[in-house]
Amino acid sequence: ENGSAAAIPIDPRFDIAYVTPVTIGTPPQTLYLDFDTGSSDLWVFSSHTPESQVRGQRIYSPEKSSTAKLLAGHTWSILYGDGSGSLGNVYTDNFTVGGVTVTSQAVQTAQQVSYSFTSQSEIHGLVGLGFSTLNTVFPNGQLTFFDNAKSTLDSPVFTADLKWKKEGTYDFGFIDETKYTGEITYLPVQTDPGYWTFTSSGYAVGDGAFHPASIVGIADTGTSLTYLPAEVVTSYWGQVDGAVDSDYYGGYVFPCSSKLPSFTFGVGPANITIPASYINYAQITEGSPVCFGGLQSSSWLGVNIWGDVALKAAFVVFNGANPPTIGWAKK
Ligand SMILES: Cc1c(C=O)c(-c2nnc3c4c(C[n+]5cc6c(C)n(C)c(C)c6c(Cl)n5)n(C)c(C)c4cnn23)c(C)n1C
Repeated sequence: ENGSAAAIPIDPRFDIAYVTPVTIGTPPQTLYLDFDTGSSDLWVFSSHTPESQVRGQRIYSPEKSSTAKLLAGHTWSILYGDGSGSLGNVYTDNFTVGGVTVTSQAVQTAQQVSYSFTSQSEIHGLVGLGFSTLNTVFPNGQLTFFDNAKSTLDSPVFTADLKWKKEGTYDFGFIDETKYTGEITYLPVQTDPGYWTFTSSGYAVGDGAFHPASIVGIADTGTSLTYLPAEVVTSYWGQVDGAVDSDYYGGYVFPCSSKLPSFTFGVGPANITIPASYINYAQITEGSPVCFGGLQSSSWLGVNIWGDVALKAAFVVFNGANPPTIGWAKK
């Protein structure tokens, strides 16, 4: 059974994150979750989350679901790249997104969430779409929704069609030809340690020359920006008057009035161009003449991350066949 679900920006002003409606349990409880190819835990705000840590989020109450079963003796604890985190217990229950149902999905209920989750009322939890090897449940790791659903899908794939300041879609089990132009270029995926890791073939700034390079990075729908090697981002921001890599603001900032070039990255023999508008990420604060860049340096991260700023410029196929591959197309 294939499916399709909306990827809704949580903030109309700039693309912080995207949430997707799901239902859990019997009778179905609807929550809006952040689908994240950069992690592999499915966790939700729940009736186990202290009230002091819940601020407007919808919660999953397993005690109100006739199909919920406690996974006794199992716990989880996860830390994300921005320092946020959560931990708790585990139930199995019916989980449906876009018409695709998994009847015994591990649903990780939060007993603790960090303040950045408490402060973001539109995100009621995450659905990890990375490889199940990254799942943090102890003592037995659990399978992701995609790994559980795969065998019921026409094809073991899901696609991401994220959009700039607009609602996009995640499709499960099929590739919608109307969502892209030209051909899809498939690249090999390195599944160790569990991210959708691929190698980009280089980059160009604006209409400048293409620089062949091997940039190993992860495709991460859960990360807002895009983090690339220092020589790449220095070459990009060097083309922008007044752009500086600011310790104070924690990254490249530039005068909001500056004209930005586009950024092109290679995918095999093809390429994807990120429009300049996507890289003008946001004003530092409402009304500020200082803007924060959507392309930042990965030098202190140890990994290159193709986050939403890059992903929303493409139609991306996450192919869970054996071996897995990742497909990129213009749109
Ligand atoms: C190595 C890494 C990341 C790896 O992933 C990363 C990052 N980038 N966006 C997100 C994340 C998001 C998306 N996200 C980004 C947000 C930003 C930029 N702002 C201002 C707010 C309020 C955000 C919210 Cl609520 N949510 N979420 C929901 C989670 C759990 C994230 C974890 N990390 N993360 C950063 C900032 N860094 C350095």
